[in-house]
Amino acid sequence: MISQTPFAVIGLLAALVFVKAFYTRRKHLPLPPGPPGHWLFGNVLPKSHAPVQFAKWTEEYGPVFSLRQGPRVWVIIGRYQAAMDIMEKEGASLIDRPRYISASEVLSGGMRVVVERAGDRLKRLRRVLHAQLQPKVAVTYEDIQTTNARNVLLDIFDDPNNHQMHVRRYAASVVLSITYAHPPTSLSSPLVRAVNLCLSRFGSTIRPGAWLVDTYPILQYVPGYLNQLKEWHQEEKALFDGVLQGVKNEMVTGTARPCFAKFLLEHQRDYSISDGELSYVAGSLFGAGSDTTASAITIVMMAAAKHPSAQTRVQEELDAVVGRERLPTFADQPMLPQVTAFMLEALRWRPVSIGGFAHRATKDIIWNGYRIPAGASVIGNHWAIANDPDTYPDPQKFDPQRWIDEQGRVRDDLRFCTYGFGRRVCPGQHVANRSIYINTALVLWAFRLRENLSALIDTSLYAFSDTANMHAKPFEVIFEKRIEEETIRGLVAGGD
Ligand code: HEM
Repeated sequence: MISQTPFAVIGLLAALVFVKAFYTRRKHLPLPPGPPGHWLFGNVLPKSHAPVQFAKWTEEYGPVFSLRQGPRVWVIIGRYQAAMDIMEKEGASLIDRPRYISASEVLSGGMRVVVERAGDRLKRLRRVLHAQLQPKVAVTYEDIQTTNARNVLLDIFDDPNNHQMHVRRYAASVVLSITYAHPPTSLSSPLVRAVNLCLSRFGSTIRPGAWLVDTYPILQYVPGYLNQLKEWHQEEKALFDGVLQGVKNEMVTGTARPCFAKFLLEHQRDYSISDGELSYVAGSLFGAGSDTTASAITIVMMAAAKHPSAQTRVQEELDAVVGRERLPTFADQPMLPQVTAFMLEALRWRPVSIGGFAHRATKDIIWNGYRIPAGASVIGNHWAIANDPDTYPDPQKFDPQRWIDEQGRVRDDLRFCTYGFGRRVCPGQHVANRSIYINTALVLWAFRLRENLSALIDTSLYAFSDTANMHAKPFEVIFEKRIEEETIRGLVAGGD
C-alpha cells in the first residue's frame, strides 16, 4: 500500500505557500487613490469646511480615497455602498477611535465615550448606555419629550424670532431630565451654561489640527503645553461630579426620581463602572445629545419654510389623521408616514454630523483591490454620502417622497447614516428620532412655516457653523398659525 504521508506533506506545503502568497499580496495592495501630497508631510488637510472639500475629492478620486498627514493615514468614504461594505461589514475592525491626546486623554481624562478607544472600558460604557437608551427604554421618555415639545409651541407663540433658542432649550431640558431628572430648564440656567461651555471647549479641541500634539505626540512632554486642557478637565470633572452628587443626595433622602444617573448609581457594580466613569458617562450625554438634537429639529424647520409643497403634504396628512382638535402624539406616528419621511429627508438634506466621526482600523481591510491599513483613521463623510446620486437620485433636491414606497409607507430598504456606523453607531438614536418626530409633528400641525421674502433663508453649508455637529446660523421664519392660539394653549394645559 502506498503511504499517504508524502501527499499530506506536499498538500500542507502548498497550502502554506498559498496562504503566504495571499497575505504578501494583500500587504502590497495599494492605498486607495487620493490627492498628491508632500513626500514627507503628506497632504494639507482643509482648514475649513473639510466635508465639502472631501466630497469634491470623492468626485475626483472615487468612493474611497486616502490622504496622508505626516505618519498618519486617513481614508475617506464618500458613497453609500462603499460605506456599507467597509464601515458596516468590517465594523469589528473599525470599532476603535484614533488617539486624541488633546480631546480625550487630557481634556476628558480618558473617560468621554465618543472618543474612547476600543477595549474593555468602551464595552462597559456602551453596555450601560444601551441599557438606558435602547428602543424599549426610549419609549419611557415619552412624557418628558411630549411636555417639552408642547412647550416649544407656546415659546414660538410668545417669541417666534427666537425659534432656534426654543429648540435648544427643548433639547437641553430633555437630556437633563433623562440624565439627572432635572426639572425643565432654561438656556440661561447656570447648569446649562456651564455644560454648554464644556461642550464648546470639547468641540474646539477635537477639530482636526487644533492641537498639534495629536499628530506629533512628543509634544505632550513639552512643559506647560497642555496646561489649558488640564485646567478645563478639572473644571469639567468638578461640574459633572457636582450634578451627580445632587442625585446621590436625593437618593439618601428618598426623593430621587428615576433617571440615568440614579440607574447608574444603583447598578454601578453590575456594570463595573468606576466613580469617575460614572460621573463622565452621565455628564457627557449632554454634549452628545443636546446640541445634535437641537440642530436636527432646526434643520426640519428650515426645510419646511424653504419647501412649501413638501410641507403641505405633511399638513394634509396631519389634518386627515389627527384633525385640528387634538395635538399629535407618539401614538400617531405609524399613521403619519409623511411626517417621518419629511424628517428623514431633512436629516439627509443637511446632515447634522456633516463629516462623520473618525473610526480607526485595527486590522488591514481590503476593499476593491485597495488596502486600508491597520492604524488608518477611517471616516464615512456624511455630506458626500448624502449626495450619492446612485442611492439618492437628484440628491440636491429636497424630496421626502424618496422615503415613501408604492403603498404609501416609509421605505424599509433605504437608509442614511445620520447616526454613524457599525459598532460606534449613536446609542442615542432612538431617543433622538423620537424628539425629532414629536417636534416635527407638533410644529407643522400648529403652524405654517414661511420664508420672509425680504430675508430669504440661506440653506447653503456656509449658513451653518463649521463644526463636527453643524448648527444653522440665525435665520428668520414666519410662523402662521394653522390652529388658534387659545385652542393650542387649552390643549397643552389640558394635557390632550
Ligand atoms: C439628531 C441627534 C443626534 C445625531 C445626529 C447624533 C449623531 C451621532 C454620531 C454621528 C455619532 C458617531 C457615530 C460614529 O462614530 O460612527 C454619535 C455618537 C454618540 N451619540 Fe449621538 N447623535 C444624536 C443624538 C444623541 C443623543 C440624544 C444621545 C444621548 C442621549 C447621543 C449619544 C451619543 C453617544 C454617547 C455617542 C458616542 C458613541 C461611541 O463613540 O461609541 N446622541 N452620535
